Amino acid sequence: MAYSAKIGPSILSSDLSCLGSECVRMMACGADYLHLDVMDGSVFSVAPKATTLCVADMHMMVSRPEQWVKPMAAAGANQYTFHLEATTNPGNLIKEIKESGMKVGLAIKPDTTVEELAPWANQIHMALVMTVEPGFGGQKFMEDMMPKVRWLRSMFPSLDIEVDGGVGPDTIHKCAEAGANMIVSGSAVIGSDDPRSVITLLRTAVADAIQKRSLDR
Ligand SMILES: O=C(CO)[C@H](O)[C@H](O)COP(=O)(O)O
Ligand SMILES: [Fe+2]
Repeated sequence: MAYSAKIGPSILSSDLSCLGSECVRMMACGADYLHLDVMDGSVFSVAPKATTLCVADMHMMVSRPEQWVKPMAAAGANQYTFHLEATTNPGNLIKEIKESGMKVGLAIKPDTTVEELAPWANQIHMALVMTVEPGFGGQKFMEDMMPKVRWLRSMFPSLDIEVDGGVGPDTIHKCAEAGANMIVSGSAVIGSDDPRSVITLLRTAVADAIQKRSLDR
């Protein structure tokens, strides 16, 4: 089993006026990577100091995601996650991202079926199943997205599968059981008095589910 439990705090929920130090704080609390949300109209620059210290997963909730590939690579991003709904040529964009030296993440919104993502699954590093409508942090987790995760895990046993939106201590077990291994958590981690403990709890839930799945095989 090639995948492992990874926890990526969503920096969208932090104080954006001190983005760099928030990134450093989350890494010091045990984050495996940082999930940086980028939206049309509120694109923020990746703090160079932070990206030298961490793995940066850029969640590009933008129209024409093609236009940001080179700038994000130059800013030090490690993974470029775009929305299937935002492009007419996913194959070309996947190629461009790889040529820029970044890993490829492919995201689907709640109304997009997982069958639409499937043709690209063998060309990408990670599939992101949105568990809220993209837009802002602090929304309610959509449990009805879990069949998508379960289906992807059964079809692509080695793929990194990420969930994003409303994930925290109350919802992690559903994500972990369904087969997600990359966990984005914004308000539950950043808003906690003890982010380290929340990160550890989330990682343990996912690691336990991975172990159980390997024993069941
Ligand atoms: O992509 C996002 C919103 O569109 C964010 O990553 C997400 O909302 C994380 O925040 P929270 O865990 O509070 O839901
Ligand atoms: Fe996100």
